[in-house]
This record gives sequence, structure tokens and C-alpha cells, in this order.
Amino acid sequence: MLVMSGTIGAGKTSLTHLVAEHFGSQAFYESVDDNPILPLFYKDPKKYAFLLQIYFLNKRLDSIKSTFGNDLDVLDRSIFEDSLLFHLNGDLGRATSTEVDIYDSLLTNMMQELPEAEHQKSPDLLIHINISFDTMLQRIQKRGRSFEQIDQDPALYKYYQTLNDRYTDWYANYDHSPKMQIDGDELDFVADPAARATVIQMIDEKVKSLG
Ligand SMILES: Nc1ncnc2c1ncn2[C@@H]1O[C@H](COP(=O)(O)OP(=O)(O)OP(=O)(O)O)[C@@H](O)[C@H]1O
Repeated sequence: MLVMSGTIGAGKTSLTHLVAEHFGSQAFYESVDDNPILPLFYKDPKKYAFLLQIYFLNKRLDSIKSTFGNDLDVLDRSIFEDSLLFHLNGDLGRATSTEVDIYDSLLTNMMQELPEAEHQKSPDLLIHINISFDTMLQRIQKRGRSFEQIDQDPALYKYYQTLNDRYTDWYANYDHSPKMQIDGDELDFVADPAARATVIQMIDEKVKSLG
């Protein structure tokens, strides 16, 4: 399975669609609009951070299981990024250290590969879309999901900035599968057909190199 990663507004959903279309495989999206916990979390992060992570963990494991047997199926977000977000929320005092520890051990337990299992749960390839903080802010504003808007909650500015910063180290240290990075500022695969062709070719070559 191929999985996308990248900050809020990086373009994971759009690239998931393009890549699945290219390979003629299935795309799996985690619907944001149908998520009942997300607006609650943005309203009261301290109360809902842990519940939100458990919700995501459950959903993402479901998606992973749906791809079993189809190496080219695409997931719009990696399960491993949730941990980055939750650690950030923990550092901001929105989750206790006990909640973070329990979450970490649950994730490790769920993702453990069992020798007798027919399919592995880790992806075959992680495709990381890197965007600058400015691009992130523009995309969040343009998309206009009300609960994500900084003018509704100015504290989100710092949250987004720290999140974007942490992605650099997160990607550098990611070692659950082969990985590749797309420069989402340079290559606007949504608006620019030439950039789209370049990105698809990069992914195609990477997938071929993995055999
Ligand atoms: N583990 C998590 N913890 C807290 N919030 C999360 C988590 N995962 C996703 N979110 C929130 O869910 C919303 C959707 O995020 P996500 O990055 O998955 O999709 P997206 O912004 O639509 O991405 P893209 O534009 O790249 O398709 C954002 O508001 C994000 O903050």
C-alpha cells in the first residue's frame, strides 16, 4: 500500500486521487466532514484530544486492512503521523503524559507485524508532501473549514507553525517503510498539469524501483 503524509492542507487528498487513478487502484479517504469528534476537538482540545486520537487510530487501521492484498492502493494519510500530532497536543498540555504513553503503546501493539500474518500493516511506500508554512496558511484559509480558521481562534497560528516545523524531523526519522518527498510549493499538482505529470512520474519511478 502507498500512503500520503504531510501537514494540514498539503494536498494529500488530491494526490491520493491522482495516484490511485494513475495506477488504477483504490483510494481510501478519511472523511473530515463526517468526523464527529474533530469540531469538538478544535472547540475544546483538552477534553477531546485523546478521544480524537483513538477515533483516528481505529479508522486508519480499518483503512489499512481494506488495502490488504493490493500493493498499489492508496491511503490519504499515514497512521504514523497521528502520533506526531498527538505528541504535539501532549506538549501543549492537551493530553496527559499517561494518555500519550498509552496511545504510543497501543499504536505499537496495533502495528506490530505478526510472523504468521499474510499481509503487513506497514506501507510499501510513504509519499511525503512538503509545504512551507506560508503555503499551509494559504491553503487552510482558501479551503475555509470553519473550525480550522485562525481568525476564529488565533491560538491556531502557533499550533500550525509548530506542527509544520515538527514535520521536518518526523519525515527525516520515519523508518517504517521506503519513503519519498514531493516539494508541494514547487510542484502544484492540483493547479498545474505539468507539475502533476512530473509528480506522477517521480512516484511511478519510485514504485518501479521498489519492484
Ligand atoms: N491525529 C490528529 N490529531 C489531531 N488532529 C488531526 C489529526 N489528524 C488529522 N487531524 C485534523 O484533521 C483535519 C484534517 O487533516 P488532514 O491533514 O488529515 O487532512 P487535510 O487537511 O484535508 O489534508 P490535505 O489537504 O493534505 O488533503 C485537520 O484539521 C487536522 O488538524
